[in-house]
Amino acid sequence: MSIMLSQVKIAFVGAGSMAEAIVRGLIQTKVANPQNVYMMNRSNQDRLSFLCSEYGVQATSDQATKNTIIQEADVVVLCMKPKDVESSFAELQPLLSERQLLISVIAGLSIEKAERLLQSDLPIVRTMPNTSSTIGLGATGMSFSTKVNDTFKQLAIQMFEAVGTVTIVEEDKLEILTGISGSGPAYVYYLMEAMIKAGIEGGLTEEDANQLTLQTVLGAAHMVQTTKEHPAELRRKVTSPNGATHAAIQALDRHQFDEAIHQAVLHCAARTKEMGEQIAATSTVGKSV
Ligand SMILES: NC(=O)C1=CN([C@@H]2O[C@H](COP(=O)(O)OP(=O)(O)OC[C@H]3O[C@@H](n4cnc5c(N)ncnc54)[C@H](O)[C@@H]3O)[C@@H](O)[C@H]2O)C=CC1
Ligand SMILES: O=C(O)[C@@H]1CCC=N1
Repeated sequence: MSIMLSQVKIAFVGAGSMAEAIVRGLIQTKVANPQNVYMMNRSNQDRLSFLCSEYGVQATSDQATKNTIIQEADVVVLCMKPKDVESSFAELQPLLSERQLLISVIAGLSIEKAERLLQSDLPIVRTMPNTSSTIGLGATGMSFSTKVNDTFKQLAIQMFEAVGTVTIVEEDKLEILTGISGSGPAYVYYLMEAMIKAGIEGGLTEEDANQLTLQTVLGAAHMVQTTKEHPAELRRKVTSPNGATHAAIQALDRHQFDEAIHQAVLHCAARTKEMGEQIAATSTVGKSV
C-alpha cells in the first residue's frame, strides 16, 4: 500500500533552519499540502508567524493545541537541537503512538537511544539532511528502525526526494555521512569565502570576485555531474604541466589542503557521535524537566 505525502498530517517539532529548509522544499514542489503541515517551536511566535505567511503552513504556540496536533499527526519530524532532545522527548513521549512515523534529523541521536528515551519502539527514520534542501538540492542520508514498514519507508523517501537526493545507509555510517554531506555545504562556503577574499585582495571588485567564484563552483559541480568523470580526472585536465594551476595545487599541497579536508570530515563525524552520546540514555519521563 502506498500513501501520498500530500494526504498525511506532518508535524514539525522544532521550527529552525533545517525544518524550514525541508518545509520550503515540500511546499514548493507541491509534494506536501500546506494545510497538512504543522510547525511548532518552543516559544518564538514571530518565527511561526513568518513561516505561516511565507509557506501557508499551520502553526501554533498554544501548548494544548500543540499536543493535539502531535497526537493526530501521521508523521512527526523531530527538528530540535541535540541539547533539547531530553526535555522535548519527555514532553512528546505521552503523546505518541505506534501508528505514527517518527522522522529525526537530529545529528548523532541513534535510533536505539531515541527508542529508549521515548520508551517505545514506534517506527523511526533517522536522517541526516542538509540545508540545500531549501532549494531542492539537498543530500539526505537515511536509516530505518526495524519497525519501519515498506509504506513508511516509501513515505520518508518521498519526503526527502522532494528536496533532493536520498542515500540509504546502515545506521553506523550516518556520522561519516554527516562529515561529508550534512556539514559539507559549510566547507564549500568556506572555500568560496577564501577565494573571494583572495580575489579582492588581488584587486578585483567584490562584485566580480563573488560572481567569478560562484560561477566557478557551480560550473565545477555541474562538470562532475554532466561528464560523470572523477573529480581527480577533471582536475588533471585543468592542470597543465608546470602551468598556473600546477603552481596553485602545489601551494595547496604545501598547506595540506587534502589533509585539512580529511580532518574536517573526521572531526565532524566524531563530534556528531559525541553529541549523540551526550544525550542522556535514560528517559526523563516523569521527572521535572
Ligand atoms: N542546520 C543544518 O545544516 C542541519 C541541522 N541538522 C539537525 O537539525 C536539528 C535542528 O537544527 P537547526 O534547524 O539548525 O536548529 P535551530 O536552532 O535553527 O532550530 C531548532 C528549533 O527547535 C525548537 N525546539 C527546541 N526545543 C523544542 C521543543 N521542546 N518543542 C518544540 N520545539 C523545540 C527551537 O525553538 C527551534 O525552533 C539539529 O538536531 C541538527 O543536528 C541536520 C542536518 C543539517
Ligand atoms: O553543525 C551541526 O551540528 C549540524 C549537523 C550537520 C549540519 N549542522
